[in-house]
Amino acid sequence: MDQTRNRELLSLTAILTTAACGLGALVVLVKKFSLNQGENKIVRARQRRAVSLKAAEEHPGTDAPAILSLSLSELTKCLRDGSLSPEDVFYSYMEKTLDVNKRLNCCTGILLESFDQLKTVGSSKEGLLYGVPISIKENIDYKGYDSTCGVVSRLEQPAPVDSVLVEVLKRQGAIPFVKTNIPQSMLNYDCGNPIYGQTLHPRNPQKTPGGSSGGEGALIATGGSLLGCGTDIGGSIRFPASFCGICGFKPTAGRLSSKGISSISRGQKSVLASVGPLARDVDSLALFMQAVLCDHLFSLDPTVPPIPFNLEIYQSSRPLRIGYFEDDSYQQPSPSMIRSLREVKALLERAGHTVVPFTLPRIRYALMELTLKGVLADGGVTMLNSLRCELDVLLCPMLGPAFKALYPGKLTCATSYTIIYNALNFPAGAVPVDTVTAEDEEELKHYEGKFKDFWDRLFKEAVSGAEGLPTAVQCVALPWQDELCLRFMREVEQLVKQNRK
Ligand SMILES: CCCCCC/C=C\CCCCCCCC(=O)NCCO
Repeated sequence: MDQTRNRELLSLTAILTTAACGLGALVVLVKKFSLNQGENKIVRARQRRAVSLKAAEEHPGTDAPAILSLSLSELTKCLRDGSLSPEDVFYSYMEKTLDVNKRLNCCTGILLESFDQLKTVGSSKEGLLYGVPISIKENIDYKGYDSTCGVVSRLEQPAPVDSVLVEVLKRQGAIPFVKTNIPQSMLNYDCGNPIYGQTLHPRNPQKTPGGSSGGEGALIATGGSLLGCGTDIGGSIRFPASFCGICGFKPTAGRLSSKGISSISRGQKSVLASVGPLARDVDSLALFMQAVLCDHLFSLDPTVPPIPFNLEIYQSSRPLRIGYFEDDSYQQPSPSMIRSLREVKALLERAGHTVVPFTLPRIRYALMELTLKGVLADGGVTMLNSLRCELDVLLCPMLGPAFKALYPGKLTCATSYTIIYNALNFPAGAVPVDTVTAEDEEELKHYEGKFKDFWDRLFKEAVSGAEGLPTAVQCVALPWQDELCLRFMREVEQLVKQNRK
């Protein structure tokens, strides 16, 4: 009896072992299969990109250097008066983009339909961006192309239609021609992912161009595009602008349509993402806003408040009352961040503005409890009330200079200077000021940080070795005062330029 039971037990064990082994083998097989599937998808995505880059090489020659040197406002004038054709402009930028991409790996694919749009763009002659080639971040839907957010599982799900923004840009005569690279998931301010690889900083391959709109930063800073479109939930428009030395504007969330713009996380109700422009100068950012804030946008997306761009506010030269702080009491700024800020403060005072010291109220609580946990429990009322102190705008430090590649993913704490304005939903933009000097680098050697901990040491490492790389400041306004924020940015830009002459 005992023997039988033993035998039964043994055979049951054998059956269970066989089943377990079989199951194990099946799991390994399924895992291998899905891994292979992922790898195959990456191979196919890279092939699609290579094919699009190759196909775009076929085009007539142009007087590229002359065209590429024009600012957006000069270019739109030439396109409107017919002294330049959309073809000349398009091919010049296409050639430059293909060239820059070989060096920096900033593009995820050429939008080949742009060649077809070029043939019919004459019908949008009245558009504010008639004939202007425009680059778009990878997560912005363009019919027929993936918006992966840098994540393999989202490959091979092409957008069924254009995002509202792309549709409006096309109606205004702009020609979206290239999608640009991002970090995996986009919740990072580096610029690499397993599908398309790492984008390099235009001036230093050891550094990141920033992110998540990093492909835009690298492409625009090197002249491959003169206007681009990014997204920002913690600084993703402002970081690449600051790291690459261009301008970037994060509008009030909700001012522009986010229909057809992909994000990796859903249901974010407290810290809101914004879509907005990056460009070489502030006037280009303003033209983008003016172009897209039109009836066509308001009818395609009725959730967007129908408020057209207010040119009067943008062009006003009324003296401003500017709040100013050097340090957010959370992350000690790098020496070049403070130096740039002080320079701009002095220029603004000399230009007749009133600059008053301002302290961000309860910043640690706001960052840790409200921003990190993603819930502005009081709807931001406390913060907003503290900021209602008769100020027009705020002048703040902008994170920089460019971090060493792969450091941003380890330094979420350094987003404090930007993410706070996402949590508050204030419009904010980055404006280039200067470049890092040998003295800044020398001063950095004595940087200890607020907490003198591992993160402070990492920050010091991240920003070191940046002599000659761009520095920037951040300009901020209250919610929905996007035009005022841009006006302030333009003033800073002009004062800095005049000062350099
Ligand atoms: C210092 C306070 C930390 C706040 C908590 C931050 C939680 C997550 C932050 C992720 C890092 C954000 C980097 C920028 C990401 C971005 O703007 N992406 C754009 C997506 O459209």
